[in-house]
Parts: sequence; C-alpha cells; structure tokens
Amino acid sequence: MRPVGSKYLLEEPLGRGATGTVWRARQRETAGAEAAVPGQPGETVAIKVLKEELASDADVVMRFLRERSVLLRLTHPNIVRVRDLVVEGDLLALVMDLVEGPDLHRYLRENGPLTPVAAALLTAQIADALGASHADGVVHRDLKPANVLLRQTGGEMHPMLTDFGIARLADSPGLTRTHEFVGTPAYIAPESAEGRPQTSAVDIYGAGILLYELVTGRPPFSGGSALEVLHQHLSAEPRRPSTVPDPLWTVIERCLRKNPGERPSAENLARGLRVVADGIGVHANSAQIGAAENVGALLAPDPAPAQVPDAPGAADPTQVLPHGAGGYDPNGATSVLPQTGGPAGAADPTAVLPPVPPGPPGQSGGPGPEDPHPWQNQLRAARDRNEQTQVQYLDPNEDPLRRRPQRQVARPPQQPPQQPPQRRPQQQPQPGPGYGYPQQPQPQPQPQRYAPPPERQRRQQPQPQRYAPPPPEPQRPAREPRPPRQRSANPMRIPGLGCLKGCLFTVLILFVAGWLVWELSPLQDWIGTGKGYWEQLSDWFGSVTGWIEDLGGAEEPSAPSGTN
Ligand SMILES: Nc1ncnc2c1ncn2[C@@H]1O[C@H](COP(=O)(O)OP(=O)(O)OP(=O)(O)O)[C@@H](O)[C@H]1O
Repeated sequence: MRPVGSKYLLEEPLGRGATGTVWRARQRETAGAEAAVPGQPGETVAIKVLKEELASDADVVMRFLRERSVLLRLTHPNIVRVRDLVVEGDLLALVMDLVEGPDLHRYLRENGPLTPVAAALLTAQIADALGASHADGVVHRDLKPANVLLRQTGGEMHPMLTDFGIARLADSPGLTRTHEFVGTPAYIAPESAEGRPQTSAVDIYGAGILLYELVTGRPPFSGGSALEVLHQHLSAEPRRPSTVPDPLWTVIERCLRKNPGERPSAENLARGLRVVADGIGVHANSAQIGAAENVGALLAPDPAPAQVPDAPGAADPTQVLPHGAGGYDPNGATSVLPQTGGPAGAADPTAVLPPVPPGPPGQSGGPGPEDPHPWQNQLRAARDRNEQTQVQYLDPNEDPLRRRPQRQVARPPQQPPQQPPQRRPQQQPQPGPGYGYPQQPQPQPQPQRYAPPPERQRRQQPQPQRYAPPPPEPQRPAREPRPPRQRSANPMRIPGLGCLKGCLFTVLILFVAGWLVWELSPLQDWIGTGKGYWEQLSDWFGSVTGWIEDLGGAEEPSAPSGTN
C-alpha cells in the first residue's frame, strides 16, 4: 500500500485513463480544513493520481491549485464528488467518492444498447448534472460514456458524471502546444475540433452523441481514422436509426446541431428528455404522447451559455501528454497513441488522436502561440487530401485498377469518329509508375456514351474493383440520321386497313395475270377440244416440231431443174 500525502493509502488500481490511474484507497486520518469532505479514518475513497508528466508541469499545478475551489464546490446527486486535492512533491491527486459499479462504456459493451425510455431517463440525469455545473460556470468538455459511472443501488442505475475539470486542468499552454494529443474524437463538438471558442454547448453536443450511442450501441460518426471522424463532426449529418422514436430523434438531432447556438440548454434538455420518456412509454396517455411529439418547442437554447476560459491552447477538450506517455489500447475508452500513431488505432473512433508530427527540421520546440492550433493543421491536411482525391466518375476503360495486363495486338491507327462535345467531369489522374500494376500501352479511350449524374458517380467510384471487364467493343459506325417520319396513309389508324389494301392489290394482280394467260395461251383451245392434258400436250408438241420442220424446209435451197 502506497501513501498519498499523509491522509490516504492507495490499495488497488481501479482503472487507468489518459490522464492518470484511479485507485481504490483508504482514508488514514481526517483531512484538513482545505478538503471539501474531511472524511473518517478507514473510509474508502477513489483517488485519481495524475500522470507524472502532468504533475511535473508547472502550468498544470498552477491550474490545479487555482481550480481547487471550483472542483471542490461542485456538488450534485449526479456528479462524483471531489473530496480533496492533493499536491505533494511530484504528486497531483484528486480524492473522490468511490462509486461501486461499472462505467457506462463498459456497461454498454457488456449489455448492449438501452431501450429508448431508459436512454432518455439516464441522459436526463446527466443533463441535470450539466445544468448544475453550467450554472456554476463549469464546462465538462469531455463528456463520454467512460466518464459516466453507474452506481447500482437496489437494481437501479444511478449515473454519476466524473472527471469534471480534468480537461480544464490539462489546459496548459505548455502542454497543448506540444506535439502529442490525446482525446476522444467520437465525442468532440465541431467547434472544439476546429479550435473555435467553446461554450457549455460542447457538453450538449457530447450528451447528444452519448444518447445516440445509448440507443444504438455506437456513436453516430465513425471512420477509418480519427481525422475522418473529426471531419464528420464538422460536415456530416447523423443518420437516423429506424429504432429511434420520432420525439427522441428530435432531441438527438437538436443536440447534434453543428451550430452551438441551436443546441438546447442542459436544463431544457433534461426537461425535454423526461417529456419524451413519458410520451414514448407503453403506458403513455394521449396528452403525454402529444407533449412528446411537440418536444422541439421545449428545446430552447441557453441565452447565456457558460464560456470556456480562453487560455492559449485551451480550444480543445483533449488531454495532452508529453511524448511517449502511456501505451495504446485500442479497446480502451480512452487511450494514448504511441508517437508513431500507427494504423492500429485508426478504426476506433473512441481512441485518441495520433500525435501531430513535429514541425520542419531546424525548428526547435513546439509551435508558437501565433501558429495555428495543431488540430487545425491536422484538419486542414485532411481537407486538402479530400480536395485532391475527388470522387468522380471514371470511364471503366480508363480505370487502371480494372484493367488486366493484356497483350496488345498491333492495329492500324484508328481515327476516333467525330462526336459532339460531351460534358464530362474531370479526369482522374492516371497513376504513375510504382502503383504496383504492370505498365502497359494505354488503349485509345472510348468515346463516352453516358456520363452518370453526380450522385451516381459518387456511389460508383469508391467500390473496390476486383474483376477485369471484357475488352472494349469494336467501334460501330455512326448511324445515318433518320429521315423525318412520313405522314401515314392511314391517318385515322383504322384497324385492318393496311391488310385490306394488300389483299386488293393481290386480287388485282391475279386478275390481270389470269386474263393474260387466257388470251395469250392455247388454254381456250384446250378447253374447247375436250382432250386430256397429256394428249393435248403431245398434240401441241407435234405441231411445234412440225412448225420447226416447216421452217427448216423453207430454208433449204431449191433443187436444180436440169433433169428434163
Ligand atoms: N470515483 C470512482 N469510483 C470508482 N471507480 C472510478 C472512479 N473514477 C474512475 N473510476 C474508474 O477508473 C477507471 C479509469 O478512470 P479514468 O477517469 O482515469 O478513465 P477515463 O475516463 O477512461 O480516462 P480519461 O477521462 O482520463 O480520459 C474507469 O474505468 C472508471 O470506471
């Protein structure tokens, strides 16, 4: 057992966060007058021992002492009470009430989401705690499920908000300008992410994220990297899950407004959530249902929100640690990335931000107070990346990722047919060598027949392409333009008229043909003689041969007449 000051003994660690380790501890003797709760010898307490890096920072120690009165006077049934602050040598510690029970992050992981009614009632109690602290001018700035402890009494869960003032303590100009940041991007308000001035509305945003997570099991914004998550806080709208009732969604959506001035005050949020819980429960009467449906009218913003002190570097709710502090735990509620910030933590939106890379070589120390906030640099870099990599439609034939290495047959150069100019989005830059794909001669780009609308382009582009399409079709000659349509001979469109015309024409032809045959052939004679077909035919053949013989006889030279 290790003593903390002369009054406390650390017994066992309860957990470790980004800013320190929380211990179960025992009171040795009654604390002095400077403590908010003197306590009794033998009493069990929780003590958060701040990390050495924080404790050894003069700014943090100064702030710790200055904030002492604020932290100690913050009392509310839903706030974990800070009983004492200990500053001794290199040690900074907060003595708190011990809360028996899991934190909300662990509870959600183990039990899954809450029902909408339970989520609304639990968040209402957190909003009560925020209302009390905001009225006292204290903004939490790091609201997240891991900072809500669940005291379990008689089967009921009583949420207690903890870590008040920790973000405030870490607001040290010396620390916030260093190159390593920790924080929880999943819960950060857009104005904090951008380093803009903050008010108590950042806590309402955090409460909205927390409420969303309570009913769905996950925060609304996630992504492949912490910066991606921050980017979504700035520009994406939360997607409404089908399981969230309308009135509850109204509350969530209002808390998650990008504009802090449109978020409700903590007091109104608490009231609104209770009205919603009454109106969406199974025993709700029509008046309660009606009130819940009109909850939007109750969610007025705070006319005078509590301001976050404008300390240099105080524009973000992250805790800041010097290099090399702590190990990275991707499953933890909050953890510190190693300085190299590998991709391991990228997928966990509740993980902390990677460290900001140091400035250009030759510059010693961190950036000066006039420089942009390191988070702004990171966000700007992320935005720049997005601007460069625009999502556009790409003709499949020009997509290097879809092309299989192909043997090229030598062809005579082909003149592409003249096409009318087509509107087409910007070309995707072709990758240069070193893309990992064999280089090959580029085939002639096919004329584009269809450029999909932008929405469809966006959906098509990011899909991974695993197959190679069949080789491009040979080009078809351009079609002659169609002649204008002739006016129909049957403008009335009488059914069957076209067919009747054909029939009449056929009858006419048959008639003429019959007449010609009758007149010009020996048919009349045949019928008149009454002979058989073959008999008549042989007669006819005999007369033809006779006729030919007569012709031959007529051509023979006449015999000489000298015999007489
Ligand atoms: N007053 C308390 N009583 C009992 N357990 C506590 C108390 N305060 C904190 N704990 C436990 O100690 C653990 C670490 O708490 P801590 O506040 O350091 O973690 P964190 O919120 O994840 O990190 P941080 O807020 O520093 O980013 C938590 O799992 C929490 O359950």
